[in-house]
Amino acid sequence: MTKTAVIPDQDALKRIGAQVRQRLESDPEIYKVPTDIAEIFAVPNFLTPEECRRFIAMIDVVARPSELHETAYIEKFRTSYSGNFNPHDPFVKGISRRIDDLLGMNPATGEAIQGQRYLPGQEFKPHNDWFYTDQEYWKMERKRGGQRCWTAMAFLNTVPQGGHTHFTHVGASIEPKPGVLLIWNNAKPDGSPNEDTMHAGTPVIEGSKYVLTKWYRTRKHN
Ligand SMILES: O=C(O)CCC(=O)C(=O)O
Ligand SMILES: [Fe+2]
Repeated sequence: MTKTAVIPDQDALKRIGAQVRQRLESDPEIYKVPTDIAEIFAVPNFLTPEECRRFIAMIDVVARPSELHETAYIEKFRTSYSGNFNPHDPFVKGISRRIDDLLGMNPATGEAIQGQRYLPGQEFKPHNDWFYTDQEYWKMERKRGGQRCWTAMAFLNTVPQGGHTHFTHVGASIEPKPGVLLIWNNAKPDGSPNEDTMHAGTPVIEGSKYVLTKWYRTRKHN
């Protein structure tokens, strides 16, 4: 049997990709990683030092061993601790809204902000943030907002050694700098999944690493 070439949510990924790209590219404060194979942006000083400190304290409360969909082979794949913040907390709501506004995304499409902590030796091996639509979990995610389009991830602290965000295909290894927000499009301009967004949280060698991540869906997330 031949496989159909239908890519779930392709039109929406293409449309949202273009909208957000245009918005970020027109902002002189936003830096674009110079590569033709993926759309990766960095926003310096997106969070204040005080906001970073507040999130770090909150992560220490909510962090539990991280979970992934592909539970069968995740052993040692994502060894960080992570957790979701209370989405009704006014502070969390305010920051969440600021990320929505920066990207121009409909707040209803955003997942809850997730906090993550890596201690020495902990890492997140190379992966893509989009869902593999041939997997069992997709049946559920398809109804919960569909494919992930953009990712926004903020560094909350300085890591003395290790803990970079390494885009393995692009060849960019980004060193954590507190308050910097990284944003990338998980799809290509044509709305198909972009394999070249493959990235890893490299092992922390010294110190600890705190980040927060917000993923956006193509449709209302629930
Ligand atoms: O910690 C990092 O640098 C990467 C985190 C990440 O890829 C994710 O949370 O999806
Ligand atoms: Fe990721």
